[in-house]
Amino acid sequence: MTATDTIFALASGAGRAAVAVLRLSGPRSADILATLAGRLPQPRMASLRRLRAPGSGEQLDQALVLWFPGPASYTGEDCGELHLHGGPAVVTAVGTALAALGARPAEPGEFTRRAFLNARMDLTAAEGVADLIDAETDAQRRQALRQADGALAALYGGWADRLTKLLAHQEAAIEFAEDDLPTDLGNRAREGAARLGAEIAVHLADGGRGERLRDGLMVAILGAPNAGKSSLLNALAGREAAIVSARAGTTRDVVEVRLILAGVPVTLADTAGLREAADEIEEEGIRRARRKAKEADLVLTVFAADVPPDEGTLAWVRPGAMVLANKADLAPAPAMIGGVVPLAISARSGEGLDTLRASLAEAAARLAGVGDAALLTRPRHRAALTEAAAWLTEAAAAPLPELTSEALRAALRALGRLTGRVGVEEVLDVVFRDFCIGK
Ligand SMILES: Nc1nc2c(ncn2[C@@H]2O[C@H](COP(=O)(O)OP(=O)(O)OP(=O)(O)O)[C@@H](O)[C@H]2O)c(=O)[nH]1
Ligand SMILES: [K+]
Ligand SMILES: [Mg+2]
Repeated sequence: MTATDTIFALASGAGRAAVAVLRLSGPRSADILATLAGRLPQPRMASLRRLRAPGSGEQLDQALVLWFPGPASYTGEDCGELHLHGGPAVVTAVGTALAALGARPAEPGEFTRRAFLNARMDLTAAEGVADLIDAETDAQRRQALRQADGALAALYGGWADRLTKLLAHQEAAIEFAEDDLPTDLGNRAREGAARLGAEIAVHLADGGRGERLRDGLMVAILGAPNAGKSSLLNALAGREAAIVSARAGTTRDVVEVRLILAGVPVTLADTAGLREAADEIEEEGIRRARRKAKEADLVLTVFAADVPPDEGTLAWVRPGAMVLANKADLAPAPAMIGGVVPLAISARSGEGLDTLRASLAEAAARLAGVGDAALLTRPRHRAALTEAAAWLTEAAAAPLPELTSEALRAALRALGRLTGRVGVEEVLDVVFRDFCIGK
C-alpha cells in the first residue's frame, strides 16, 4: 500500500524552542529535500545545510537535514527531517516552502497510520506509540514502550499464527477426509482450539490492570461527616484542596486531586460525609459520594477513632478494603472495624500517614500491574479477545467439522481486527501454499 501524497508536520512542540523538527513522508520527499537543501544528504546522516525558498532562492534557515529512504523508515515511505531553529516564523517559512513544493500538512496520526498501512507495525504497536506520547508517569511510559515495541503484537500475532495452523488442519481434515491423511487432524484442531481459548482466558483475567495503568486509578475517600476525610485528602495532596471545618456536612461535592503513586496516576476523591441528609443539596452530595465509591478502584473508609463506627461507612468495609481510624491523636484506634484491622492515622499530627502512603502505593502497583509483561491496555483489546475466546470454545465443542472450521475462522477474524493483520483468506492462502498435502 503506497500513499500518493507527501505529508509534513511539526514533530516537535509548537511555540518558541531551540530546535523545531519538521518531518516529511511520501514519494516526493527526496525531490523536496534536494530542492530545499541543494542536494540530498547521505541516508540517515545529519547534514548541516542552508535551506532556500524554491523560486526566489532566499535563504530560509540553516538546518540539520536528514534523509531516510523507504522502506526502512518510520512510515515505510521515503522520509525526511529538518531540524530548524525553533522560531515560529522559521517553521512557518519552511512549512510554506514545503507546501509550495507539493507536500501537504499531515492529519493527526497520519505518519503512524502510514507506518501501519506499510506493515511497519501492527495496530497495537501504533496504539502504544500514542500512549507513549501521552504517558505522564514512568510506569505508563514503560507499559506504552513495551506495547509500541511490539509486545502485544508478538503475543496476539503468535496466537493468530497458531489459530491459522489449527484452521488449516481443520480444513485439510474436511477437504481430504477420503484420503489417507492422519485421521486425527480434526481432533487436533479442536484440542488446539480449547488450549488457545484457555490461554486467552487467562490473559483476559488480568483484573483490568493494564487498562488501569493507562487510564489511572480512582481512589475514593468515604466516611461519616467529620471523620476527617477532607483533612486526609489535604494531607495526602500536600495542599488545602478541600475545605475543612468542625461543622458536620462541610463537603458537599466531590473534590479531586491528582497524585502519582508507584508510577501510577491516581485521582484521589474526597466526598460528602455519609448520613441522613439535612437537605436536597446534601442528599445529592451523598448520592455523588456513593457513585464515586462504586466506580472507584479502591475505597478508603475513614472512621474517627473517638466515635463508634457508623453503619453507613461500615457497609463499605469488606475484606481487602482499606480501613482507617483517623484522629489517632485523640483516642486509641479500635482493634477491629467491621472485621478488618484499621490503620491508625492522624490527618492532624501526621501519624500513620507514611504507612498509609506506602500501602496506597503498593495497592496502586498491584491494581495497575506495574512491571507485568504484555497486559492488554484498551477496551478494544478486551472486546476482540473475549470474542476470539468465545469462538474458540465454540470451535472446540462443535459437533461438525464444518462448524469447528467456521468458529475458528470467526476467532481468527477477531484476532485480525485486534492486530489489523491480513484477513483470514490471505492467511489461509499462504498456509495452504506451504501445506505439504501432495495435491
Ligand atoms: N484531632 C484531630 N482532629 C482532626 C483530625 N482530622 C480532622 N480533624 C478535625 O475534624 C474536623 C472535621 O474534619 P474534616 O476534614 O472537615 O472532616 P470531613 O470528614 O471532611 O467532614 P465532612 O466534609 O463534613 O463530611 C475538623 O475540625 C478537623 O480539623 C485528626 O486527625 N485529629
Ligand atoms: K467537616
Ligand atoms: Mg469534608
